Amino acid sequence: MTQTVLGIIGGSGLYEMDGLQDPSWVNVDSPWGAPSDALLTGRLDGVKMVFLPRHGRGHLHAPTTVPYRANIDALKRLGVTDIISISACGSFREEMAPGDFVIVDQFIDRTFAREKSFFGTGCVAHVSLAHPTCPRLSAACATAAEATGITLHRGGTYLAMEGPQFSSLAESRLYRSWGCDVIGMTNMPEAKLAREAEICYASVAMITDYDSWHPDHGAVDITAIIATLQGNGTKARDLIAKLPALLGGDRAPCPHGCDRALDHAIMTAPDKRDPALMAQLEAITARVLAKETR
Ligand SMILES: CSC[C@H]1O[C@H](OP(=O)(O)O)[C@H](O)[C@@H]1O
Ligand SMILES: Nc1ncnc2[nH]cnc12
Repeated sequence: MTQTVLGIIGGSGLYEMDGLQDPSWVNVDSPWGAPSDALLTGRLDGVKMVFLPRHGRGHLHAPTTVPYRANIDALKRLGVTDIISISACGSFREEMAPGDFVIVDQFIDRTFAREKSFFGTGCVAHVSLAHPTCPRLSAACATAAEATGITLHRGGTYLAMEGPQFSSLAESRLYRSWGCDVIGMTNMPEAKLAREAEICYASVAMITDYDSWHPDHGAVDITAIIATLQGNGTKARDLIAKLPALLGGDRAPCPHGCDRALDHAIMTAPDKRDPALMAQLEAITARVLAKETR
């Protein structure tokens, strides 16, 4: 049995986390560059927690320039087993209203200007992303949200756009016609990288607006988004506070295999692997490479 280390990636409007025991901001060196910020470590109800503000304190990083690989690698280096991503998003559904939360379970990745994998020339790997979020962790988030009185939608498809501009009306209508439920700018490649890093990932999306398709709401308005975000931030903190009791400190292996995603995924023959890339991959591949040499 391993110990749960819960990682929280705080999105727009969530830059700090109160209530941790023994809180400490730590700088983590990653071979993938500097993470978005220092990481806040501590304990909540006996469970180890690590918090990282996705855009950095003060909202420094744009969706395109968030250092996604460094962030996931830094969380891995701190022993994080489970990541809860908290994000603001727009809605494509009348019944998914601003103020509601969605436990996202699928993604359509329309981002195009980001590094999306730890792997590449010199060490090629292919992980499954059919189910990009962890059902066990997502269920815990749903239970926590419902216990907090949040209006919750279990399951939803998140369209990840490049941004930073919001969608045109034509794009918004197109994504609706594709069956998407919500839209944001950051969950990809974050979810892909968490899977490569063998960390369970759940996405809690907080609806701030109706994107631009809605005839009664018109263009996305950042002022209205920020107002909704302020209320959502309090709800998100209440949800997070319930998670340690639901997850517990002792962690059974993921029944869905998120923590073993690299088993059989690496294609490159050991003697063809690039030593420099393998050194960079040290934290990500430690578990699976230890098995390879046994
Ligand atoms: C503040 S509106 C646009 C901004 O908010 C979302 O950020 P995050 O996903 O980190 O909560 C969205 O993806 C955009 O980056
Ligand atoms: N409508 C929207 N589109 C993209 N990202 C968002 N984040 C919050 N609302 C959004």
